[in-house]
Amino acid sequence: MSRSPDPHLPEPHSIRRHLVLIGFMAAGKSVVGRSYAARAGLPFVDTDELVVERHGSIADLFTARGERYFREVEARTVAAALESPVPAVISLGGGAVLDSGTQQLLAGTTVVFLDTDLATVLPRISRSGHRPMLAPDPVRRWQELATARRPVYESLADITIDTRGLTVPAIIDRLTSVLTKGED
Ligand SMILES: Nc1ncnc2c1ncn2[C@@H]1O[C@H](COP(=O)(O)OP(=O)(O)OP(=O)(O)O)[C@@H](O)[C@H]1O
Ligand SMILES: O=C(O)C1=C[C@@H](O)[C@@H](O)[C@H](O)C1
Ligand SMILES: [Mg+2]
Repeated sequence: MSRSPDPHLPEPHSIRRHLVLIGFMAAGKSVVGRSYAARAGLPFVDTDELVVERHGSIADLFTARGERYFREVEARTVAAALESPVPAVISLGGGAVLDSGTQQLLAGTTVVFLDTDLATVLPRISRSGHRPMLAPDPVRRWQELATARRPVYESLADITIDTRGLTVPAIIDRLTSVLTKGED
């Protein structure tokens, strides 16, 4: 399928390796990844979306089969995306990087950690019925998961973008600037 870059946005550029977006729930991995890919004229993959296409909603999968099964499905889905030879922008689910196999595969990619904080994501997660990991208290659970996962995100990141206070286009500008200066 041919992909045309958005004509309203600056020049697209190519990537040699997958560009993988990681980070906390509701940090913007999906929305930023999709927009960045459109701007750069690159293929886009959202691994949560692939899981949903193949298995139905993540919330239903958690209810029917439990988190362990979801993580197995997620790890297989992520591995298939990361093993694809065509460089793509790939947005992962928030917990995908906890899998050791996924961590190894990420070594051959450019990993972008979209950093954020509770105040920023609060309006996004307050009514988070579709995120089972945040039940039953989204704010408390987000904080617990963020504290536990921050070191993992930081250790895997080639590029970290502090997204606090930034619009999606501003985040994309920042990422484009880092990548085109060859700082990846
Ligand atoms: N910088 C931003 N400014 C304003 N809204 C944003 C920003 N980033 C994300 N959002 C909004 O926050 C919500 C969550 O974003 P998104 O789904 O991209 O997060 P995610 O990191 O992919 O989360 P998950 O881990 O659940 O997949 C969406 O409604 C999105 O439009
Ligand atoms: O952070 C997590 O553990 C999750 C994040 C979402 O992207 C989904 O992958 C799922 O809801 C689990
Ligand atoms: Mg997402």
